[in-house]
Amino acid sequence: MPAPLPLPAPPLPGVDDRWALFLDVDGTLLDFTDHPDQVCVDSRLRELVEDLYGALDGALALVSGRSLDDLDDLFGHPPWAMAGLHGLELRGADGRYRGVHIGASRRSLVRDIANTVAAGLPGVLMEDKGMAVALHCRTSPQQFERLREQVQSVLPSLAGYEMQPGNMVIELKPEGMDKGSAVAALMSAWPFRGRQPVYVGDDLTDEHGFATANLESGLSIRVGSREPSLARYTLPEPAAARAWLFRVLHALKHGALSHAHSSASGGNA
Ligand SMILES: O=P(O)(O)OC[C@H]1O[C@H](O[C@H]2O[C@H](CO)[C@@H](O)[C@H](O)[C@H]2O)[C@H](O)[C@@H](O)[C@@H]1O
Repeated sequence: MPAPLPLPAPPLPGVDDRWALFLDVDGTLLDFTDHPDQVCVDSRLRELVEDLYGALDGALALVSGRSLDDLDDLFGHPPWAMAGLHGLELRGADGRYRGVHIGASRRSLVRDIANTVAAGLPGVLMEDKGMAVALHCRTSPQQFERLREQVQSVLPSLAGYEMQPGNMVIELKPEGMDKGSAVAALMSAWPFRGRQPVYVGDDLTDEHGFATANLESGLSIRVGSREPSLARYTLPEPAAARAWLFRVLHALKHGALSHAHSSASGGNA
């Protein structure tokens, strides 16, 4: 098969553009760490997202595999819209919550099964996210295929759940929602409605977000080099994504002049 054509760097918003920005968290805004609890949102990043939120009149959302509680802790209970657990939890720009509900006994069954899988695979870490669980192998990447097989083999005992592979992780989550559906749901309401979706993400789960952005004549931006991807633009790593977002903010605040300058100077950082 021929190698895929290299993707271009994303543009900046022009004066007449009305973007709605959808941002994945791990691997996009944040660099990966060995353990999910080791990440931290520094004040510069927090301010950047806050300023983008203001410059876009509120049309900004985080779209993550983390839970809303986790995102609230990381970002300090922000006012912007957020999709957690790949869209299973959704908090709109008006602060209203919509989410899937899974009862305590089901959650505990999923947790028990995931713990058993992790116990049989040295180096695999179980992250309990409530109605979903993540089985991480970042410190033991050689376990990934065995982990995938093990999770596949327990799926029949978990009706209504599906397997979601990601970057050094296999998740077990309730079926029926993904990041693309979350973006579509947010786009149907104020302040997103009528704007152009711009989705930035790195992982397999973000492919759903890219598909929705592409369908709605938006921009799909892959962070990293994972292939294949539906994304039409790329940025090499989270640092480049953050640098591009600073330039987006500048363009939103200062309009066409900075856009022309940024296009002419090229690069992402
Ligand atoms: O959709 P995202 O915001 O990208 O969240 C996806 C998963 O991110 C976290 O795991 C990933 O980041 C960890 C910290 O860097 C890393 O240790 C792990 O290997 C990555 O898979 C989070 O822990 C998961 O719950 C999210 O689903």
